[in-house]
Amino acid sequence: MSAAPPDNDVLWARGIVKSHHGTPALRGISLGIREGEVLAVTGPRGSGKSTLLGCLSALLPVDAGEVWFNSAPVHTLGRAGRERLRRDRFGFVGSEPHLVPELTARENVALPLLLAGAGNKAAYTAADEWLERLDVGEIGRIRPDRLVQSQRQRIAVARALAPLPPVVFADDPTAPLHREAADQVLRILTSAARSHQLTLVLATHDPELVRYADRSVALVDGRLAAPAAPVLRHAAASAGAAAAASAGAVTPGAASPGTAGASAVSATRR
Ligand SMILES: Nc1ncnc2c1ncn2[C@@H]1O[C@H](COP(=O)(O)OP(=O)(O)OP(=O)(O)O)[C@@H](O)[C@H]1O
Repeated sequence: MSAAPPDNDVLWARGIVKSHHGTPALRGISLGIREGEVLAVTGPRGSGKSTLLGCLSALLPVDAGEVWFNSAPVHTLGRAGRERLRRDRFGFVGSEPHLVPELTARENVALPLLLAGAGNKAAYTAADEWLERLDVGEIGRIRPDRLVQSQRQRIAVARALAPLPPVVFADDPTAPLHREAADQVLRILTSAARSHQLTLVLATHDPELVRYADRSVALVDGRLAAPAAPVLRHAAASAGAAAAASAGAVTPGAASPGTAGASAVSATRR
């Protein structure tokens, strides 16, 4: 096929089809996401939200259809090209934090910056700033196993935002959080995205969280159920984290950065 994607769409998909071991998960999804947009992808469990984020974020190859990022094809990339794209351009927050257990909170947040070549001082300063913004500044020197779930999830959000990737994918990032913590984390995530012109693709099965997005699309059984509808921005979204600092390129469902990451940090640990 086909026509080139519109210039102002940072991500553009056309006719994506994807199955998992013969089970259809996406049955022809076409979608454009504008630069700096906060898009919510909603739908019941099993409707295909994670699979869609996986295809858009180059974690999963599509079976058919096209995915473009910044007017460059993603669907034609091999595994190495997709990994490079995810590492260099995308941040990810999942419903599980996938932190490196051997590292402290600040080391986990600094890790993607260090791996991308940032100096120690810049990486740890950014890590401390992001933990502060997420209201967990005091846990910087504590390891994940001594923290509660909501603290661990905030570390994961800080890690995703710290390198300021052009696109952040958040797959049910508030699933482990109670309502108040979920609202706070989403306010920070969306206001940080807006203040840094990051594009945020947020999958959620919680219709209440759609209010944090600029627009939402609904999935039902692997298809788009309704045309994208504008939604009101949450009033508090523009308050909160008018943050500054960096981003995280940890991929969905991927193992934590693991021992390579741990040794990268321990080599630079201060
Ligand atoms: N690794 C897998 N192996 C087999 N089937 C899978 C796999 N991952 C997803 N599926 C199936 O694909 C369909 C879409 O799943 P997906 O996880 O994308 O939906 P979802 O909307 O994100 O669900 P949830 O809200 O529960 O995360 C479902 O039928 C699911 O059972």
